[in-house]
Amino acid sequence: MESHLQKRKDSRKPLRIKVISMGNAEVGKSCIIKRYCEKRFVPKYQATIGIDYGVTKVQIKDREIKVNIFDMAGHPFFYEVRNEFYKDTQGVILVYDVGQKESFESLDAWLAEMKQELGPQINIDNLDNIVFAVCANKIDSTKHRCVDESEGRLWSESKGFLYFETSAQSGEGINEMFQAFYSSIVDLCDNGGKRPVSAINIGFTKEQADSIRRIRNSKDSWDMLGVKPGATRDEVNKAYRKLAVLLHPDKCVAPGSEDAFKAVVNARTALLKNIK
Ligand SMILES: Nc1nc2c(ncn2[C@@H]2O[C@H](COP(=O)(O)OP(=O)(O)OP(=O)(O)O)[C@@H](O)[C@H]2O)c(=O)[nH]1
Repeated sequence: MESHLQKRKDSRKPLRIKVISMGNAEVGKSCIIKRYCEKRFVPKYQATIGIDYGVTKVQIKDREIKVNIFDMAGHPFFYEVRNEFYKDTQGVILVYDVGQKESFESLDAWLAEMKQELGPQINIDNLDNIVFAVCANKIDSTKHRCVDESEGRLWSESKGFLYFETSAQSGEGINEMFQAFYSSIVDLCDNGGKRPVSAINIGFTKEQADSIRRIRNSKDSWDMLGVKPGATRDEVNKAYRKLAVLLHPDKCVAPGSEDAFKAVVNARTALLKNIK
């Protein structure tokens, strides 16, 4: 009874959290925050100089949350300013522009920068004391899109990060992202500062994720099956069977597995046509 009352009392105590934004310059970090906090979009680009800071209050799961948001400049020039702000962070909004491949490919470098600044405070392999929400932003610019959903989702989910398709311009995905992000941070705080195991459990293996990425980036059918050019029918069939079992849509829930499976089937058919 007492612990129940204590729990109810705790749930009414405001929670203070610190979140930061991360990602290349011009991907839309400031606009995502403005869209959520001020319900408006600013089309003109004004580079963040160093850090922008704001405080906001939100209500999540009957709990008042005081959020300190540090919007970090993406330009490399501001590295010295940024590096002060990584510590004691519970949540990261990690943003890339779906029309700019380089901003997606830079996500690993952003994690590396954070890791370097935090040192032993963070375990970069599972990052289980911080909630990450990846925003695949500018989905309104469909003509320029070059990073598709499954690619972004695979990268994010294989790290146990939340993934959202967003547009700060139209507002699509923004509220959903912040709701899920804050809610996961509350869960993390209630779980003693570690992400609950259920949130880390990703439902597919590293081998499946790596194979999908390799298939997506392969230069030809040999490469796709992971065999040397000139391999025999047996070698092709053996490699095919291994990948088919690994990526079969009935067994594999990793983002992009269906396309990867189809690509492997087509690669095998194309190779066997030309092997005696
Ligand atoms: N079409 C479109 N443009 C966007 C979107 N989000 C931001 N932009 C535009 O992209 C440009 C950069 O947006 P910012 O939010 O300032 O980018 P940032 O990531 O904070 O940039 P830095 O402060 O330099 O790190 C601006 O011109 C925005 O209007 C979006 O969802 N769709």
